[in-house]
Amino acid sequence: MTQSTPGARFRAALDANRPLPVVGTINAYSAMMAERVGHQAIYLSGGGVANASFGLPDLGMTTMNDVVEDAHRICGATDLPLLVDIDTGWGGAFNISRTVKEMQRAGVAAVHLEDQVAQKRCGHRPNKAIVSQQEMVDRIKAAADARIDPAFYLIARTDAFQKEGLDAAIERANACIEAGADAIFAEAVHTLEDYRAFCERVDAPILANITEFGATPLFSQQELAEVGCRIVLYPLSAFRAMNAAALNVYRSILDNGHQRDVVDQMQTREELYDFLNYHDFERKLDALFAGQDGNA
Ligand SMILES: C[C@](O)(C(=O)O)[C@H](CC(=O)O)C(=O)O
Ligand SMILES: [Mg+2]
Repeated sequence: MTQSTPGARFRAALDANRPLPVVGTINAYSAMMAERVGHQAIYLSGGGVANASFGLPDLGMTTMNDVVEDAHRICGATDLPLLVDIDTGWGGAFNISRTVKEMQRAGVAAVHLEDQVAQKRCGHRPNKAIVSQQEMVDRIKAAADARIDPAFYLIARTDAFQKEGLDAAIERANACIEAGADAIFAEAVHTLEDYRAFCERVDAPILANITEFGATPLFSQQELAEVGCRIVLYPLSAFRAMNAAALNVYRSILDNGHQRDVVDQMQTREELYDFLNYHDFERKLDALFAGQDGNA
């Protein structure tokens, strides 16, 4: 275990990378793989918790406890700083405060809190509704005030671009920074020029959500860095790929009566054990129980 706090590790990763890529890790094992290949920050998607852990759409149907539980499991498996999607914070000021504290107790480094109404939608769907700027500012104040660790990183997400346009979204973003947010998640903007406007007119890091099949083209990190974006999020990329792979396996077993056609698409037992440090555990077991019946 490293000595620094999760929030401090997130800030260090942000300082060291321009931009910082943050990849979605749907569970603890995914987080371990992301860490092993060299990622420096990871993400737990709200949509991902709803879809993967509950088989539900991303429509505000999961609770704080649902997301804290998944976050806690991931934090237990990696030292990487975890950014968590806390949707609308699940209630009023006291609820938001509790959410932010519980996330810190779970080992989370950073959260993003959004300005949609409680019955929220995915940010890339039509007909989103947002709360007033004042209500969003109050949400951010409650979250900022709930920092246990002063380095805990608070990102304000605004979904205002879709309905109110660029200027209103930027005004909101600035109000959120003034209220204590560290950075802005500019949701579902369409062009690099939109990102440039956010970066130039908001004095805080801007996060670009480069989610697939949404409203934002798949800009590269280089393109986003050139207009000033500091964090690039890939919330569900690995999850989508895992789902397609799993579906292929289910179909192949059903169609063929065996799995031989898809074995070459699978991670091997050896690779799995390597990511899990399985053999270290086994050696410890052998050392601890050497000489005892059944374990020696
Ligand atoms: C980032 C997001 O909030 C999430 O829950 O992962 C989603 C991602 C998606 O639906 O592709 C969002 O952008 O609303
Ligand atoms: Mg979400």
